[in-house]
Amino acid sequence: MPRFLQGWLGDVVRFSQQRPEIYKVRQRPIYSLRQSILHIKGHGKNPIIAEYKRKSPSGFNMDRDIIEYVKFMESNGVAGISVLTEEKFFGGSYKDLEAVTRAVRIPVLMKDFIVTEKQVNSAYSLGADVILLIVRVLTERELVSLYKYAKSYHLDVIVEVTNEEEIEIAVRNNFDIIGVNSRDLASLDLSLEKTKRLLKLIPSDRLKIAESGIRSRDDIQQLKEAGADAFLIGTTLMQDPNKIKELV
Ligand SMILES: O=C(O)c1ccccc1NCC(=O)[C@H](O)[C@H](O)COP(=O)(O)O
Repeated sequence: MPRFLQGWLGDVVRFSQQRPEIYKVRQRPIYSLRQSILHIKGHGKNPIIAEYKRKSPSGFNMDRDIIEYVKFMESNGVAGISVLTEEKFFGGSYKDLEAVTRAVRIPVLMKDFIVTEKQVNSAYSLGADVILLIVRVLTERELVSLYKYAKSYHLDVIVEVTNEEEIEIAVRNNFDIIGVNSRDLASLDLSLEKTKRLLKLIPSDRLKIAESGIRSRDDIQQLKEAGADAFLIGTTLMQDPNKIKELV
């Protein structure tokens, strides 16, 4: 059983536990997010993961052609694409994920609240290359088990943290890609300052991704100075896709 959670987080976990599994033969190779980030970084560019999201609990709501958006991001040199697949609160779907994995040849993250192996099976079958595991919603035992399960498919795993205690869990279990989310999942408060402080606590042998609330090249520069290797950006790019040209 995942951690006991109240409010919308409790609902999202219960809903995720009931998500039906997708049985399909995977149609594409696995594209490594780790390699993509290191390659782009090595060329002096900013590794950006461009997110497609339709709506969110903090009031975001946008209808944009998904294929046009992800192909545009791919042609502008992003390190990967993130697709929200959670249905109830984010209006996402497995259909969106499959459409994206068929359209691009760069790493694709299935961004969801993963609490079961069935969801990992679906991610793999639908062509995702990366999954997200959120420390806030899983017990340490579940986290380790799902991490190993995803790795058995050779998927990359971003382990998401929002505070010092969660960083300790991620570090002591040797998780290799750690995402620091600037948005508190319960209060929905955003703080890049907190993320800068937390990034500095993560050892430099881990790949560090700064997530949420990134609006400008200056934000990226500050997060980079705090140790971030890559940047997950949704709202800013959904509102103005052309902005990617000044952010990469
Ligand atoms: O986007 C939200 O409002 C949100 C609320 C609660 C939990 C998660 C949420 N979003 C998922 C994400 O992690 C972000 O979509 C992603 O990091 C991009 O953030 P942003 O650039 O601020 O859209």
